[in-house]
Amino acid sequence: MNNEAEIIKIKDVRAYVVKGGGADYHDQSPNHWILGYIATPISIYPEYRASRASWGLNVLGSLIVEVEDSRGEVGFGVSTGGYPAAWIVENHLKRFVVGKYVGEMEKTWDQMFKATIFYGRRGLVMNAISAVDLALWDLAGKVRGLPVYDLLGGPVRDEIVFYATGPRPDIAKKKGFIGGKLPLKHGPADGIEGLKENVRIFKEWREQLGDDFLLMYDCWMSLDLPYAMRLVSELKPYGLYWIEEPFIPDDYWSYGALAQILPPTLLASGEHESTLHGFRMLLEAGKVNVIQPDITWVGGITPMIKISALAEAYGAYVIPHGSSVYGYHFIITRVNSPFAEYLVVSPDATEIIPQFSPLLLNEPTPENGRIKLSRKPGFGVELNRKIELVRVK
Ligand SMILES: C[C@H](O)[C@H](O)[C@@H](O)[C@@H](O)C(=O)O
Ligand SMILES: [Mg+2]
Repeated sequence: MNNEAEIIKIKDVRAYVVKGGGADYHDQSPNHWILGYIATPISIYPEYRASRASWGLNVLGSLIVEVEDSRGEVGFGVSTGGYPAAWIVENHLKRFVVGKYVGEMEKTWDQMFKATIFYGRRGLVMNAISAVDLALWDLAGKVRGLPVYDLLGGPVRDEIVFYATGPRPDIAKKKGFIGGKLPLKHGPADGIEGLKENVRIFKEWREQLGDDFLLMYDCWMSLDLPYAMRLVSELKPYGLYWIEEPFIPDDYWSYGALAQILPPTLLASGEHESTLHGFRMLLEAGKVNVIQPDITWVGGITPMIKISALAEAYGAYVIPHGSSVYGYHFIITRVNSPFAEYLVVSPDATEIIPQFSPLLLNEPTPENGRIKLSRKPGFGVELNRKIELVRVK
């Protein structure tokens, strides 16, 4: 080891929880559009149909992990997962990080993953691993004085272009986005009337926005195969660019069956998927064309390198879900990630504000539908210390 950066060791790991938006962008007040009438798997129960807050989509809160090296330099990463994920970081994952040298991400990730398989692989545990991994990449960039995208091989394009997710694609178009993804309102329990209404909404937006604007539907795991087949057939004449996450993540076979009737509409999924093997299933059995790992949920940057290479071999795009700066630093380095998602997090979807607002300072936000990344070290953002970070032990 002849490089000073390689012998700097990590001396501490700290986990915090924040409520009220941030990495857990579903943690909003109940009148926010993202918690409104949107189809979900639990919409089959009428009492949980009108509001996603009613069944607890906003309960978790954001997780923040700081890693500090022996010279006092601090890197941080974020995820959802709130208190239970913070507990896992403090009481289980920390031991695999303290004492490692700065830059030892692959080994640390492998140890964290293998030590948690007996209760992990997905969900909260992957949230916890993600925040630690992102903190380690942030620290490695800061110690070397480089943006994370340089650690990943450097940019393949000068700027990132975006589509916007939310109920106001008209505003997205005016603000320079290349497309808009609508949340699907009705699921199978709303019957044929609901299906017709889904089609009417899409058709009206297509007529208003013109043919060259990408328009997608996000089904958030809420459909069954017959409904999805009918919905897609009815929407194809209106230029449905992709249909997203029609089924629950484990139902790779319904994905594969739907894929048979889709072209030229693309099949997108993966925001609730994790592990290299999970994505292999989605690509191989599910025949998905666009995979959407969330970098703050899938385990951070370290597994993304393998997942993205796998997708490239299947001819699939990698358009990460949400992910803010963590997505931007990754996307700019990959040929098969031609654009990015921006999730509209202003309450009525009319304003373009930072995706993880109010958690980060200097979080880049699309202007004219684009972002050019700075050369600040690490992920180039700081924690907003004006909001209350609750330390968990
Ligand atoms: C709007 C969607 O229902 C989700 O809330 C969002 O997280 C998502 O699935 C997305 O793709 O952005
Ligand atoms: Mg989605």
